[in-house]
Amino acid sequence: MSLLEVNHIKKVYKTRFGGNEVTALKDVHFSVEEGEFVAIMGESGSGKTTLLNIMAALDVPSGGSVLVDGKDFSKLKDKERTMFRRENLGFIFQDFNLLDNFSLEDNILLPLVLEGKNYDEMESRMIPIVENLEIRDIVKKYPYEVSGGQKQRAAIARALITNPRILLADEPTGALDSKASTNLLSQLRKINKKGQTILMVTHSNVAASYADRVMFIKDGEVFHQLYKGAMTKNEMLDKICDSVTVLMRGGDDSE
Ligand SMILES: Nc1ncnc2c1ncn2[C@@H]1O[C@H](COP(=O)(O)OP(=O)(O)OP(=O)(O)O)[C@@H](O)[C@H]1O
Repeated sequence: MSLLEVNHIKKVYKTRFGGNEVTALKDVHFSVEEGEFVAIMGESGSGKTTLLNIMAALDVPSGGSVLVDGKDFSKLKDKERTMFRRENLGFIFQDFNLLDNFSLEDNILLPLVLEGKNYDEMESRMIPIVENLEIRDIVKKYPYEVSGGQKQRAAIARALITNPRILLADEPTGALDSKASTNLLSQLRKINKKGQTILMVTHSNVAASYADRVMFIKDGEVFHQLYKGAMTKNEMLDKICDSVTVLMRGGDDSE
């Protein structure tokens, strides 16, 4: 059984007052194994965020199902879905989503505070994570006192503190310069090598080249998948660039 199974997901947005319908996802079908690092790419409006929101249990599909460890959470009631999300999923967003009036440490520990854990347990869970992400020395600082890359690493630490089965990242390098992006992607790769399953939506070919598999979404469906296999990162990057070119030509690679 796969860790994540996305079964024939469809999403139709209905506008208010019965206006036009928008089919954001037509029939998206794929699975992810434990320990994989998957990048999701596609043009603006192709449905990436919609898909991520459905996998994150933040939105419900119009059809199909999402299974984590064989459990269909799209059928759960709101409260159970919130619990399921808290126990199984970690999130990283483009704009970090850290609370400005909290130190990095308080931001990182927040999910455990909400669970009512005691301080010693929270501290012992946090230390290896912040050491791994190389931010241990700055956890007492506030978000406005650190760089964008450091903020994003604190956001990763907060996502990992609950030990999620799957880490979902929406454009995690979108607000970073190229040096901070490279640093962050190396950190994600390192976490993945230790066994963390990661799904990352990105517009960046370079960011996607860090993944084991790149999935291209077009017209609400999985249009193409690339597997890294034995390829180097640069070889993978070349393949991604070729695929993006085909995608932008409308899927016709006959020339
Ligand atoms: N709440 C909504 N109501 C109606 N239509 C929506 C809503 N959210 C998204 N859409 C439409 O669904 C389609 C997919 O949007 P989505 O945001 O998932 O695309 P995306 O691939 O993430 O785009 P981007 O790369 O620009 O973030 C688009 O046509 C969008 O206009």
